[in-house]
Amino acid sequence: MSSSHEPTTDAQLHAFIDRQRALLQLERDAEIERSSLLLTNCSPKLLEQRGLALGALGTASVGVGLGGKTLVELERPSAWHTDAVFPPHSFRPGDIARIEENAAGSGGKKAPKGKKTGAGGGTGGGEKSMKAIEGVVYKVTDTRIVIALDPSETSSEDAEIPECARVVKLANSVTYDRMDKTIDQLEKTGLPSTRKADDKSSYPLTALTRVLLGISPRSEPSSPARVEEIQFYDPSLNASQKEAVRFALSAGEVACIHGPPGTGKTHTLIEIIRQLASPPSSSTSLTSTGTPSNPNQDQEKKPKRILVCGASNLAVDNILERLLALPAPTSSAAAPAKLTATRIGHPARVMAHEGVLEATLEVRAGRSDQAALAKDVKAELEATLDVLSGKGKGGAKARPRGAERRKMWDEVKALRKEYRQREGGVVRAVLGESQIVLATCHSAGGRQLRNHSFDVVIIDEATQAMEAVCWVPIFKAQKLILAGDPMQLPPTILSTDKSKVSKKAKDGKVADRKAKRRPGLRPPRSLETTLFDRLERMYGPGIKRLLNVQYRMHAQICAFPSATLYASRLKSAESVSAHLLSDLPGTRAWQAASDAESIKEVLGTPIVFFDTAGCEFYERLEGSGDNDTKGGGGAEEGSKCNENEAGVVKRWVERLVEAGVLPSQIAVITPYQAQVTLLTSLLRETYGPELEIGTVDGMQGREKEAVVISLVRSNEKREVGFLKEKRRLNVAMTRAKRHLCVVGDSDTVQHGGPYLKKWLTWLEANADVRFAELE
Ligand SMILES: Nc1ncnc2c1ncn2[C@@H]1O[C@H](COP(=O)(O)OP(=O)(O)OP(=O)(O)O)[C@@H](O)[C@H]1O
Repeated sequence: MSSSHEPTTDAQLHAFIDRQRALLQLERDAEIERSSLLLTNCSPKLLEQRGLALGALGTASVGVGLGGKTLVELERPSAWHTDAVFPPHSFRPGDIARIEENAAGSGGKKAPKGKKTGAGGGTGGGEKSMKAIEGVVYKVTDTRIVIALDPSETSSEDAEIPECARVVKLANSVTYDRMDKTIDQLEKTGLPSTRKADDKSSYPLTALTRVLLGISPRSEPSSPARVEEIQFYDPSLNASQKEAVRFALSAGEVACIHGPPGTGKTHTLIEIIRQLASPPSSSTSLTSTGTPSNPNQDQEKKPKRILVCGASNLAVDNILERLLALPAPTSSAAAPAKLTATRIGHPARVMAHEGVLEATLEVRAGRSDQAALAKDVKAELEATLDVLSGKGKGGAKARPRGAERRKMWDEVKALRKEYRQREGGVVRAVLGESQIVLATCHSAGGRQLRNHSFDVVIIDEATQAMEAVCWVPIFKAQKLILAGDPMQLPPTILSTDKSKVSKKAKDGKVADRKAKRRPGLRPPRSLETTLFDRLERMYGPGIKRLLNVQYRMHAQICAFPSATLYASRLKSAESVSAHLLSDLPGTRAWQAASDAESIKEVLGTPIVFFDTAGCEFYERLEGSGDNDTKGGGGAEEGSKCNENEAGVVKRWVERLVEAGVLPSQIAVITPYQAQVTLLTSLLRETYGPELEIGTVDGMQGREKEAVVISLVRSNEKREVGFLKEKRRLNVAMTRAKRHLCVVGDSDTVQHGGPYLKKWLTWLEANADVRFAELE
């Protein structure tokens, strides 16, 4: 492929936008269908078991959050529960939830019917009908869940929080609404003819948007043209990390950083953020050869305002935590000032670094000088809300009724308006002073960042985000830096699109091939096609830099993924290339009492493969109760499990733990949820929650000293289902640092396509192959 692509035409842009819209609609429908199927078909108890509802909750407090939202904090009161800690559930900040009446504590009576206010309608059946209230999950701890209610939901007197409430998770249409709006904006920006005559908004077609849509070519990189010209904050960065930093700083509109597992992607992003936010001052910016830097670089040396986004709250917090851990600047005049970073939205979990909470917009706004007045209004508002909800003086009995209650609601409305105005000023001031703002891509589109612009937007985990959601922050910036690994799992998509790619799009592809040029802007095949993938296809490998040294895996664990997915460019850092479980201090006592052969067998082998071929360890479909699937793999839908294989996993975990490996250093992973459940029932009691048991997908971005993979599939039809997805296998095989154990049936699994066959062949030649039956 030599020449670059043809500039995008209006017709191509139309096709691209139409396809994005259609795919997003399908996905929205699939999500609503899934959630309403669950809500209408499941009893409240089953919903609780599936983690989609929390029952018998009482109000712990009612407060006021940013935007005058009412924050209802719910807990498990001792009257209805022996344990205040929530059972496992799936509520996360940002989820849409409904609060409805749960008539009878955790005990027997049925819950009353909730009013149909969202997808799926109410749950249960029961006595009196009441209005269910919808809100957004704001914060979740082990014992409390805080729901933010929109002011419109709580401005009338019938919006009472039931004394005994249940919270139910609903389909989240907000995410889709925001993505749809962003695609609309993209259309109006790229295709001015689609704007309505009376639309007075401005839709600037920036150089960045033009490049991302393939309308204009990328501009030439600016300085620094060489790594030597950069003064690195962290001189320990390896050559590929330094080159990625240089590339990102010098790129005109867009740069991609390809970070395979464990290659220090976050490390590299932190350096980029520091360089952008606080370029080493000119007085110290001699190049490493001792010559003064180019005066034309002054523009590049101006501190930049940066929006740092991630596909998930965890990705955002990971970067924030690292930024906060940076050493405080020294007092010398040449040292850069401390960076001000503000986190929008709510941290995903309580972080090791307590500064994470301190950096939230909420806390910063509360601390600012202008906040005092707003605080008074807030206190009054909260006191009034407390009285209305029966939490004030005199408790539930003192709840005002009738005319008095209506009057109080009017007061709430007025106070809320005043609070919003005052607080708007505070938020503007805090954000205006923040040089670095961190948010998920989705929450970058919220009210607080309206009218804010940035020099650079950085999106981490960009290969796990749908393209539409990436555009939310992109519209706010002049330059884009994407980081991710297209060889790991893409965003999770529920819908399957059976429609064929249009003939026009196909013709375009053929024409591109004939002209030996790169493809231009093409409608995506599915929402799994990320912006990162698309840019690489449109602009070729020159749009990215690969981080090529990994700091996680023993060299042997790294060898297969490197050879097959990273063109053998992924190398192992010396510090990890030969590390083994036998180097862990906890295993010393066992080693002292064991013979060399046993030590090698358990702690000295980087890859073990327990082959169950010929053992007749057949899989079964969840809930079928049928342990014998000789006739085939069963229906393609439904989760699979494999009891005999789970037994092999159990015995190996036992041996590792006996040898001194801590349960917290081990993860057991499998592609199938049913196998997770089965393994949990076998292992949880002995090893507790320290031993991690989960799906491959849930393990992306994480690592453990020892990882045991249970492949599950074993059937005479040799069906392997979604196990064959290369990117899922890559995630599975790259989580282990010192020891990887694979348990599976080579007879079945090797028939799952060329990649699985290659892996099995490689395992047979390179791993320590053991036959499961003999163990
Ligand atoms: N230049 C370096 N020298 C030594 N260690 C490094 C270097 N860069 C990264 N590391 C180490 O590699 C590990 C992975 O780094 P980091 O968490 O930044 O990687 P990542 O690529 O973001 O991870 P993931 O695989 O989860 O995406 C960390 O323990 C980090 O300390």
